[in-house]
Amino acid sequence: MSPDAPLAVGVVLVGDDGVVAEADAEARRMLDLDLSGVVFPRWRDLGLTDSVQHPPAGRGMLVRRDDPDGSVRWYLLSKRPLRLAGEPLYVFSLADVSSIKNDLDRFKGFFTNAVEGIFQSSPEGRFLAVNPALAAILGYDSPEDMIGALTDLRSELYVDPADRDKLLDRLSRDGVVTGLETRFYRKDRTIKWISQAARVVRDERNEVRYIEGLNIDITARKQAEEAYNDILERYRSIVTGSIDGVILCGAGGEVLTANPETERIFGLSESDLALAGLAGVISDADGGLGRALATLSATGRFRGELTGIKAGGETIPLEVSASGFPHKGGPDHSVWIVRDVADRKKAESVLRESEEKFRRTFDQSPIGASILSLDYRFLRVNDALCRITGYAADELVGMSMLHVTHPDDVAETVAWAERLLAGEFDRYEIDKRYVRQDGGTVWVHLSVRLIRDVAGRGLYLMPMVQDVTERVRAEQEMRELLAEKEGLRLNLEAIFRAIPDAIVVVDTKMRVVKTNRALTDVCFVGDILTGPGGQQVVSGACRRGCFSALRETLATQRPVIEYRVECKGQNPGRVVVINSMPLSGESGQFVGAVLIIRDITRLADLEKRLTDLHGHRGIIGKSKLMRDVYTVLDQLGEVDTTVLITGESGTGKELVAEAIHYGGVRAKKPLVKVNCSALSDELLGSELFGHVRGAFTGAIRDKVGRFEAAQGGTIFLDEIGDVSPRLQLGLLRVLESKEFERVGEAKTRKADVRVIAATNVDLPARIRAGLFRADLYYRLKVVEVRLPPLRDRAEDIPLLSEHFMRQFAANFGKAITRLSEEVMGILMDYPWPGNVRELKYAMEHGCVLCPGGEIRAGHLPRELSVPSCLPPPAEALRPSRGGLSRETILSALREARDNRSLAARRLGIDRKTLYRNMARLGIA
Ligand SMILES: Nc1ncnc2c1ncn2[C@@H]1O[C@H](COP(=O)(O)OP(=O)(O)OP(=O)(O)O)[C@@H](O)[C@H]1O
Repeated sequence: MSPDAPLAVGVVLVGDDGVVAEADAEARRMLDLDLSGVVFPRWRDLGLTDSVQHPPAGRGMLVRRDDPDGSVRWYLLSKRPLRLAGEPLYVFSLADVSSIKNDLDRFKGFFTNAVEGIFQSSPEGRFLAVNPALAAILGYDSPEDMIGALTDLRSELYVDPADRDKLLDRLSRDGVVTGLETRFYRKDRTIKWISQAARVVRDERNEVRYIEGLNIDITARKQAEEAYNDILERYRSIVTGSIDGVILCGAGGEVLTANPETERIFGLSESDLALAGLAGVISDADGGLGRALATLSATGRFRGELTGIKAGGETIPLEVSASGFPHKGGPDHSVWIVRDVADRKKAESVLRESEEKFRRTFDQSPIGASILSLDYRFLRVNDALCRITGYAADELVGMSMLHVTHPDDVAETVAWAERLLAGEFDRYEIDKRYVRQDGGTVWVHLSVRLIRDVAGRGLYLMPMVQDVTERVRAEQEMRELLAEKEGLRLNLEAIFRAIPDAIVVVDTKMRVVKTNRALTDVCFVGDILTGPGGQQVVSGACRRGCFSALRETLATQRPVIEYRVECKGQNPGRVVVINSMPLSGESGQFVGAVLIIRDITRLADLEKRLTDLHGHRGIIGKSKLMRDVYTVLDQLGEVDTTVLITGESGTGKELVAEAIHYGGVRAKKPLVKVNCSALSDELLGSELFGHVRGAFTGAIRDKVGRFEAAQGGTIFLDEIGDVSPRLQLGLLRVLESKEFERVGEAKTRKADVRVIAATNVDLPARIRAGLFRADLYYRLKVVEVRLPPLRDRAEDIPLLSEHFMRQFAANFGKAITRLSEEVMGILMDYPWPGNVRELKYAMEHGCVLCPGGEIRAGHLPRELSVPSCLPPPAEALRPSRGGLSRETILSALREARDNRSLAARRLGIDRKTLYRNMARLGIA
């Protein structure tokens, strides 16, 4: 039946008792109803499905009837009550809708089972029906669930509401829409891409009945497209930004396009490259390009190293990867990826070299080297390690490093290694012990490094091992030695502290290194050196002689032994003996000196007393002649009388004058010395008595004379024999009346002065010659002290010479200890024309030349040991009142080779007298 054919409708009248009362022909046909019999069939027995008794009034319902032949028929049944002649009846109308129902079922099958989403909506967009596929696409459990949630094509369904408006607009304009791609929200708000087709369905009156639509889920396609586009985009950026050159070639191998990196590699622009073609940039000289093309066409890909040709003709190594791909159904195109590996090749060769170097260094290193796995197994070892451990390389490889570690050192070794592996540090160094293959123990210095990969992960350990057994043994011995040394040092310290001698240790710069407690007792310098902020340089602390021994030791690096010094610093009178010894460092080098100062003041006092037995108040000599002199001197101490001291030059007259003064009552008053031969007569007068301004030419101010200066004390008039008669008178007056006047002044002054006069001339002879006043002579010579020449008292020579030797040795800071026997013999044999003064000069000379120790003959003045050098008899040369002649002085100077001291000695006069005479005679 065509869908437009009118439906067959039958009518059945059924009584209230359910028995069919009448049926039209159509109904009879439909229901195979036979009403020809006596009994009419009941309605419910007509084979229709249930509920037919009481179908809802006014509404049709679909009922089925299974025909005896097995076919099924569908009827639209409606029931209408009717009263006929008061009898209630029911009119059942039956429309045979079997064909429609079958069509509908078919549609429903399609609707239900279609994989595309289908919907039907009112013209306004209200959903009338949706199929399960659409519900599933949009994530709903069932069509009902979907319609319940989305009653119409609401904008919430469309991700872009404009799409819905577009759909409805087009539908109302065109009645149909196809291929509208839009996005729908699913129930869970995820998005689906949908391709929508819809049409407006109209009735026969051209009224819009509904809209039906087909929704196809194109999400997968869209995603694929997006992915494709994404890939395409990425491909583009990769190719453009690739660090490799990418060349796209057509089927004929012609260059279609190339990326910027290609330009950098070959130095050709894209267009030049297109002109040059592959053959222009990849060399075929070795057949490389040909092989690549053949492989590409045979297998679709090629990968290998080829030689590139740069724009300038320079060749470069290339790593090439090419693959073909079909192009629009035509012959294959190919893409060539080229990489300039020149740098890499270079780096590889450098790496190879450095690996080789490393291997050589590793194998030949004198240090035990190995590579350990992270669980401490030897992976590789060198010969040196084999030597240290006594194992062969193949024995060590695979063995745990802990196996060769001494059991006592395993825990420490593991602790260090674990900290290294934990990244606390990159290297550690320890000393530990290995147990050798033969069971012996070796000490090694171990330096372990962790080698990491580029990502910083530990790869392996690299220990370097040095056999330090000898060093460790030496250190142990050293420690023992140091302990022993410390013990000795403590002992020495104790001795150092306890020793009563002062000790000062200095370095080579004279800086104090150490002092002991006794230094403070012996020497005031101790307070400075040992006190807070003590001076560090001895020379700065005390410039006295006692440190000269230290200076000498520092200068000569030789000891100064038993050098005797009288303290002239803070402790005058203290006598010390000094020993200074050089100090050596560990390797024998000179590092300074130690000074030992022994206080021998008491001993020196005893010595002095002993010396005094051999002398008197600083006058040395124990001879009978001298002892007689001392007797007189002792007596003079008691009386304050004038004294005349006579004796040859150099016999000690001045010394005796001093002894008289200091031994007398005037000792605390001045002792004024005047050499009467040194000045002219006029000057001597003013010198002795003073003058007033203008008294004579040159007297520009008043002057106090020596008599006044010696007030209360003593005046010593040396060389009294040279005084002029006029002054002799003045002197006589002073001696007699104790009065005098200044030159040029009338005022008489009192002189409370003791007069001691001395002369080396024969005064009685001068009196006889009328040159000296006899009254003055007798006035002077109240007491005469006659000093004997040294030649007359040879027994005093050893005493005197040793006395002077000690004196000069101390002055010069030399450790001169004695006179040789030969020297002593010479001294005893010599006639000493210059008397004690000459002996004193001789000893000074000897101490100057002697470096220390013993004074030898060679240190003495030449004339003492060479008889021809002896001066002429002193008497002959002794100057007269008028002084020495010019000739005498010149010849003495000539013989003494201009040495004035020597010339003076030869002349038997002192240096001052010689100078005075030279000045008088104009000898320069
Ligand atoms: N007996 C002695 N003991 C120690 N020193 C002495 C002795 N005699 C002389 N001398 C020393 O010899 C040197 C010369 O002595 P001094 O000047 O007293 O002699 P002098 O007789 O006065 O000489 P001159 O007549 O030439 O002036 C002085 O340095 C002095 O100290």
